[in-house]
Amino acid sequence: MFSRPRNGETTRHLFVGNCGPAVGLGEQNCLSFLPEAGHPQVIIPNAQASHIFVTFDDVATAEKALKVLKQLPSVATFGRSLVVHYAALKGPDPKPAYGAYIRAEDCGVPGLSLIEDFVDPTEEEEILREVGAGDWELLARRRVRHFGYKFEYEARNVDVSKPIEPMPALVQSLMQRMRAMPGMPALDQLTVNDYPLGVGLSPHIDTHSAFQGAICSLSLAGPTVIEFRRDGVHRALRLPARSLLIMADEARLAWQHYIPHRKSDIVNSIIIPRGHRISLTFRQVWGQPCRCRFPECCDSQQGQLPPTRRALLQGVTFTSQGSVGDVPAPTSIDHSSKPASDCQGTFQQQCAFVQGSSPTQRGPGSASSSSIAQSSDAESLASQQQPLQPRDDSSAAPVGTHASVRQSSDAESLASQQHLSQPGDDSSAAPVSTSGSSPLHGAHQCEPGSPRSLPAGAGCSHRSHQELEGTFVTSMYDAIAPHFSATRFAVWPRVKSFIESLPAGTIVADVGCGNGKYFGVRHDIMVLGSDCSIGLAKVAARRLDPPHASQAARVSLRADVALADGFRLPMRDAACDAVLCIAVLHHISNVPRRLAMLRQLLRVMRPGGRAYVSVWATLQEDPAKTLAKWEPMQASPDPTPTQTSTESAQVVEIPDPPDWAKPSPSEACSAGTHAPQPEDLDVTAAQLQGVRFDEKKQTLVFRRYYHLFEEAELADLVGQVEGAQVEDCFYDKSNWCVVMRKALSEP
Ligand SMILES: O=C(O)CCC(=O)C(=O)O
Ligand SMILES: [Fe+2]
Repeated sequence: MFSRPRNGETTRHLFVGNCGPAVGLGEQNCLSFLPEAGHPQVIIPNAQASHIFVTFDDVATAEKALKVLKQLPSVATFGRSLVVHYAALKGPDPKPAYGAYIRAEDCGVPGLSLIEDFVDPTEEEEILREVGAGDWELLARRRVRHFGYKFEYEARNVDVSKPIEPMPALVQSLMQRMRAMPGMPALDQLTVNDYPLGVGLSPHIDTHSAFQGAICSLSLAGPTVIEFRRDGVHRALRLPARSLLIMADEARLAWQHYIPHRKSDIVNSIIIPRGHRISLTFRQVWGQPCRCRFPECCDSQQGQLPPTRRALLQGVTFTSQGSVGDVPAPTSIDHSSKPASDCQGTFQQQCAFVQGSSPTQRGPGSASSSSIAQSSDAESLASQQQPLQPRDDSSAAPVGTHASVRQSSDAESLASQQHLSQPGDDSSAAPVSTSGSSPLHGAHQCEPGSPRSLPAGAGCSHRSHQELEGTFVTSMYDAIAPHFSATRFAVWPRVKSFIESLPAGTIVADVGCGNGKYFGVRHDIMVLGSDCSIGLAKVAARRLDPPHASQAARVSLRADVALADGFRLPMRDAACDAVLCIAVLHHISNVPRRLAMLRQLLRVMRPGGRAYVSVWATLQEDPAKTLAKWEPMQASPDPTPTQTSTESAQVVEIPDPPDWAKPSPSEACSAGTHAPQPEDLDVTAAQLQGVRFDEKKQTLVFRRYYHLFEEAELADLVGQVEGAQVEDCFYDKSNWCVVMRKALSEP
């Protein structure tokens, strides 16, 4: 985890020798002689170690601490002199986000309990043998088996009318012991999760309508740390092998649980290596609307639920024969059949992006640090990205609308034709698919952007701005929609306040609605969502009709979704009272097109109506956090004065490679698997243009196009739109926001 730095480099980590549990200096002793500045975190390699590592917030405090520690011995070190030098981190930062608790009662998550040694080592071995033999379903990084009822990952639900293979005998007797516990439901469903070393689980709440009552999880083979989060509060709990975790009541219904992807955990400052872990999760299937007291987390009551990253990925599971311990490597990849690695070259050569950031390149906030490592687990990726909510823009086509998941194949092919084969032509009208009475209906006027071919020698293969946006925005969102959606569920307070300020009965156009997370903020207004990414439009449409939603919840959510871009909104002039356009405009690649989109927002709004428009700012609240994710674009099509050094691509890593990451041919043959091909998904070769596979991290890396806005740039832009007034302009969490009002008298 740490090594000696080369060339006398100074770091924020210190090696402290002649210290540690072996010499009677445990964590608490160490904290008594370590200086407080810089929040030192003690890391003990193992329980017998005679050295420790201490991590400080920054190099400066580590340097001061080094001087202090070198002056010891003192009483606190029992008279020992310490050997102190800088340490360099190898691989990902081991610092756990949250120190893990040992006892569930200490966690502060109501309804959580942990029973250690629920089974003994002999039972453990027998259970592993029993559940190990048979067919496994391979997910992106782990494999699963189900008994009693099958859990469908795409729907996040079970089909209660279709019982499957019953529980194995030994498991049944185990279940008797669980059922005898007070308040335990009649457990009848088992999911066995087989996690290879380093693999975790994305944050989720088990679907309320799918399962009722407490959920039990038995950890076998290896330990792990499970984390819980709710409303910004995080808690972590160590799960030793053979322990039974019980999530009941609030812990089960209102806290998300997840297991960070990593190879070791730090518990009481000691590094605990993980191993291969197999968990048995026991639940009682339900299949009815849930009426719990946590409607915001409840699929039956229209909670703002984050969809899982697997939701909507199509045709991606495959089965293999095998036994526990014999896990194929689902993250390996056969490059011969994938264009991803070629794409990287194409991308770099033709688009002249600079690979990686250097301190002299300008990124958000022009900060000089480029030292933040890319996140490699779903949790930290999600939390880093939550305040930044890109939506979408660009090409258009209709999607079925009105409270159901309608996947029009015409619409899909039209969409792909439009954004892939009409470079420079922004003005073609998009047909409208509506649900009769919806205002997503009727005449609409198309506002072309500024179609034009790129000047020769622009250094980019994209023939138009539309094509660039199609490739590096729309297609990107299509490809990553489920993952993206799973990381975008926080409702921004300022946007919420704007929505709350609207009178009841307001019709709001949510242009670039993404996963539709603002649909449920109010139940007395109508939201007409639209997005040009079919992947995101589908996720949003699914929100309108979740499985097992109660009738009341269905009726109370007044929203609709269309597949449409912001240049050709399928509404009549002045059909809406208000507009949301959150994190969309920064994906538009030149000024005329940004103006065209603003005019379109104004067109669909009634005089006096207000639009909330937000874009990413060059000025980032925490530049160090985001800089590493940006790659300045040196040549962009048709540069305009405002584009100087603010054109960027954001690197978006998908920590769980989507399931086209396939076993190598030998593994595929021996396991008898069907390896999914890129064509199994809605991903075209063009979509893969902005994607590369990072060998080292074993992740797919996507790039999205952004134009980052300078202060006042958005307000100036709005000021150029006839009939628009800037009512408010403010900075909010790394975004510039404008409330744009449509003048009462049309110019
Ligand atoms: O592995 C575990 O302990 C948790 C599994 C889980 O949360 C699930 O399958 O829903
Ligand atoms: Fe779960």
